[in-house]
Amino acid sequence: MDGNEMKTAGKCPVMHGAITSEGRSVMEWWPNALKLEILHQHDSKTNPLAGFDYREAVKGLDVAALKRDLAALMTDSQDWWPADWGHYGGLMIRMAWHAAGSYRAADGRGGGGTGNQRFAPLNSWPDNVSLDKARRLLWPIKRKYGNAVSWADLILLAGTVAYETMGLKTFGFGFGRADIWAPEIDTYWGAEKEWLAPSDERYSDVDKPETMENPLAAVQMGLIYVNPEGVNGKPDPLKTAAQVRETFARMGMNDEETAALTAGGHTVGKTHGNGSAAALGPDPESAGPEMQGLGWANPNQHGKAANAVTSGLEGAWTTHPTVFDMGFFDMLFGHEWELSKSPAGAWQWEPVAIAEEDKPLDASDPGKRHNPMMTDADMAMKLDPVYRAICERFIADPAYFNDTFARAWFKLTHRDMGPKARYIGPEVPAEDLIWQDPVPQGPTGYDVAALKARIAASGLSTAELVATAWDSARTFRQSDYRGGANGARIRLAPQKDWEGNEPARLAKVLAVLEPLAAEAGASLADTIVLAGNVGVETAAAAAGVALDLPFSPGRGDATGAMTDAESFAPLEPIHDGFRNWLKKDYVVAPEELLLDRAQLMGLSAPEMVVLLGGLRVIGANHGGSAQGVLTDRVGALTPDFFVNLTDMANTWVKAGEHYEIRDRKSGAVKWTATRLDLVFGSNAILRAYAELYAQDDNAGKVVHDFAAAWTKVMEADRFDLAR
Ligand code: HEM
Repeated sequence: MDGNEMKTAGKCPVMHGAITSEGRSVMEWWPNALKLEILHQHDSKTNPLAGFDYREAVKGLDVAALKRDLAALMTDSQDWWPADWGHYGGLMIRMAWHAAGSYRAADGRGGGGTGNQRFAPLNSWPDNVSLDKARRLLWPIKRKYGNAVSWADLILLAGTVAYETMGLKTFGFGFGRADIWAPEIDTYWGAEKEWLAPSDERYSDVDKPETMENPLAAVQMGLIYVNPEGVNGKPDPLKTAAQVRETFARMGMNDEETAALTAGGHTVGKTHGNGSAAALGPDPESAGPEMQGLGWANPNQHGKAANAVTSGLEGAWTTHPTVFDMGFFDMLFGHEWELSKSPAGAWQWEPVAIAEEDKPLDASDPGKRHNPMMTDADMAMKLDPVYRAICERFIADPAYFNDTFARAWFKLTHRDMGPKARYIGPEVPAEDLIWQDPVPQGPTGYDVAALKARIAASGLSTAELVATAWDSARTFRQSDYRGGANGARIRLAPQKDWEGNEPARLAKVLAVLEPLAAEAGASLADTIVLAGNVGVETAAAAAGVALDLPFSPGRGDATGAMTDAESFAPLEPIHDGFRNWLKKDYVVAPEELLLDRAQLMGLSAPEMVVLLGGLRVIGANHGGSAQGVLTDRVGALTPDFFVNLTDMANTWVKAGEHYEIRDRKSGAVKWTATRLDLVFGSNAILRAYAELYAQDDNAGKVVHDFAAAWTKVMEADRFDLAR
């Protein structure tokens, strides 16, 4: 079919009926409809390796051989994409940094943990120009090692080995990142419809970096962090410094780590802008099939590294860009800098005066030298007083700089892997790091049944037991494996004081459970989960079903010293649809927030539905109020929520902030409900599940499915178990 045929094809009366391309979704007519597919990404149908356990397979990887092959690749320049100075290190490091650097602490999404850089939008981001070549350079190695190493691990390892070949002593490497096979559809990258739309669209005030829309951590659509030319492309290192500080903080990096990363990153490699960016072909996602997944074809390159155009800035930062040394500081602090324009027309800084021998060599012609350059973000390291003081400390103590950088690089590339127990391989560092949220192994040999009996006799209500366990486990997010019941951090600051944890109720329950845990020789973390299980089993018994929930002991209790309290702030729930609670000042629709939370918890849509309906009837609502409980048998794990919601004997009437469910004939108010409750009867998909659970033949299914989903939530963060 040629282009003309394609244009007229829409009028053809036959041969259509499938919606097979993005942008033709029939659901676009209802842009506010809930996107429940976010719960069902990466399922077995898209995974050609269904049943394959990568985390097991990678244990058989010959790491030394792979690292040797990667090291050899660094200096094996290919004609189709020649290496600058014969070394691919800079390119590989930028690829790894842009993979890991899309992580944002607010929701734990992004990051290098899934190999998502292979797919849109990241494979085609303006900031990721030329990284298609970096990944393609790795293909022969990926092909050779096959399933024993994932793309996600390989991309980050390539950056790490690149540093090692350039002289950095790295801090270690952990394997274990399984690949996805399709882009994530739950990650919000911004609302802009245009690449590199002005920053103003995501800030309420672009001069106040903290006003950037959450959970975003980049200043413009299509960038990893900040604009290298300055805020909205206008050079001003102090303004850029403020944006660098905020964007890196949103990745969980402090000022020292930020300065180390920027300096260490730009100690090697170069920027590319030796020609017009307008000449580049389309990005990989929109390029023609003859491009075979590559994009940004450069008609002027003719196999010459020196003609590459990537960011549009042009030049190296240091005199020896293939060596990890102190060259970045020597250059930045050893010269005065002035604004200049690259051949591609981008703003950059160049030295006012520099000795010829201090200039870096041309990337492909050793007979020529060029001025070095700095981005506006590099200049920020010199002109911002806080970054400057940190750099001066690095300059005075190069070993300290090496160590700080190596640790920051390790954190960058491992941040979304979760606890250290998830790292695999011979190069896992022994040291515990605070950002890994360490938790000691807890006891396993105690008498579980006896402890459960003591909890059951403790006088705590079913709702108190269930709510406390739920609150302790619900912080878990599969996006970066943070949070969860393990560690019992619910008893520590800041969690114990979060409004959503009802501090008074929590303190009361903990005061009862703590001595029981001590007496039994169990951790408090285990005891809290067991208490929840006791509550659920009691609620099932009240509905006439005997339940014995599975439980694996061994959670540990973290201490305050093992907890970076500040870093837990993003885990604070602003909503918990399951417990019918929403922070008052929050504006997004509660059903959207619920869906987002369910995705982070790793729940499927039916699991989400049955958990919500079950928690409502158990009465574990926020504040223990009966509001929104569609049952007159509070505390029993019945299908009442679903039955009463879908009962045609009722009408549903908005009454102020809430809804009333009234008897259709008498008009008497039977129950009150929240908007979220009613969504479970009004959204077509959720209603389909609600009706299933309301069917006469499915009362037992409610208990069974609730129990399974509950156990999944309670056990989600058990990293010490084989999984
Ligand atoms: C502060 C924010 C940062 C900005 C604005 C920034 C900007 C840039 C730009 C514009 C380029 C040129 C890309 C090209 O034209 O090829 C570049 C290259 C590079 N960046 Fe950064 N960067 C930042 C942070 C980092 C960090 C944290 C690292 C790693 C730890 C890093 C590592 C690199 C490397 C190795 C290259 C060289 C790529 C090559 O040689 O092909 N950058 N950066």
